[in-house]
Amino acid sequence: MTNIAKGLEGVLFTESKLTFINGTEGILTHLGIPIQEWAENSTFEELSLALLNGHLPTAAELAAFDAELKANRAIPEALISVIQAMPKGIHPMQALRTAVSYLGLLDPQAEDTSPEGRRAIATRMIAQFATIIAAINRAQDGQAIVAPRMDLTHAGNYLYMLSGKEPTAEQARLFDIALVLHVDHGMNASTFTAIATASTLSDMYSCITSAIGALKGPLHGGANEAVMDMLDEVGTPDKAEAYITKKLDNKEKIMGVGHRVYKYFDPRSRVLRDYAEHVANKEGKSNYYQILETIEKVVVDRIGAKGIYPNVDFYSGTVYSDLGIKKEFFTPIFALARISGWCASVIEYTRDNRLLRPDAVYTGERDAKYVKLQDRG
Ligand SMILES: CC(=O)SCCNC(=O)CCNC(=O)[C@H](O)C(C)(C)COP(=O)(O)OP(=O)(O)OC[C@H]1O[C@@H](n2cnc3c(N)ncnc32)[C@H](O)[C@@H]1OP(=O)(O)O
Ligand SMILES: O=C([O-])CC(=O)C(=O)O
Repeated sequence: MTNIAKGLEGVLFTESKLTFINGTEGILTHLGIPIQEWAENSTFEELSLALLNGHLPTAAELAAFDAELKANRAIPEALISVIQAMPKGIHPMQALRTAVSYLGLLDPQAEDTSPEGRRAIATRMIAQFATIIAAINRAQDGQAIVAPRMDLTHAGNYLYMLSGKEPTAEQARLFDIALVLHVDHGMNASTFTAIATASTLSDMYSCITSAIGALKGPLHGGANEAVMDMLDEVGTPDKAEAYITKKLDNKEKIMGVGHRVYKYFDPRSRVLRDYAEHVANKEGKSNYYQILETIEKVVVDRIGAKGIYPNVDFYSGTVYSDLGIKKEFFTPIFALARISGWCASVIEYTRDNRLLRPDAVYTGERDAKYVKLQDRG
């Protein structure tokens, strides 16, 4: 019997120095440093640069990268017009996919697939994703687009462009930590998609556009929005246990739990749970956090033995909600962070490129005859 690695589970197709995951113990490291340390000490800008460079940056390297990101925050007027002309009511991930593809049309360097070209485009895209997503949010709400500020951090500037108001230092830092937690995660579906596109020697915009499409699905990045839908459906904490018990009895999937690699708590979900609790405690516990606590308990009791535990998407939405981010934008926010991981992975892979081309076991007919259309029954 031929062995098929359905879902490519456990298949090793490349080497990488960026991210290590031990799914049974719930360990995640970037460049060997635990995710908890990155979350506590670092910033989105620093982790992005560290992954692009493959080492912890010096202060001078980080300052230069920060200045480069700031200098590239603005997006072309032509793209703003496209974002404003998009139909109302579309999903922001559809809008993001189109906007990034369009951005590629406006970049004279778009087709440069040299390592230096890919790197320059990566830096611009990392800077511009925040501006694009904030612009999509404002345009969809019928509001004027807010130009980026150059004196704020990447995270702080995003929140500023969203509301037109400068966030507090605590809000900016909380959002920064959420971004840090989402920057990279090994060979997840969207990174793999970006790499698969890159392996044909296609351009950065094509790689990232295809990655956005992969992240959008509810089994991957789209799960964070689906968790919020579930919380809204549950309504109040007293209904959570019965709701989730019924779903599990009916063998329905619970969003925000389960993972292809983690068979224990996703360490990012532990960091986010602490922040979700912190946020909920500010003005008395929010309903959302209490509902999630109950769902987590029932899931771990009932199906923890199958390796089903909360993943990164489980608690992130409650943190985002508190920052004034609407649930339709939770997955775009994921992309806002993951753009760095996608770019770093594409750059790493294409340094020693090999076309990705797996195979399937053919189970269809053999030696069949072509029957002319008019002779078919
Ligand atoms: C950022 C990210 O992408 S993190 C993941 C985000 N996705 C989600 O939160 C969506 C919900 N989760 C899922 O759909 C899955 O757990 C996935 C797709 C993430 C991973 O799934 P897989 O690795 O394919 O696991 P698989 O489907 O083989 O599940 C193994 C067992 O756990 C069960 N299971 C897996 N996930 C869940 C879930 N979310 N709820 C209930 N049961 C689950 C399966 O039914 C299966 O049970 P069985 O052995 O009795 O048939
Ligand atoms: O690694 C995965 O399969 C999904 C995930 O958690 C991520 O992309 O952050």
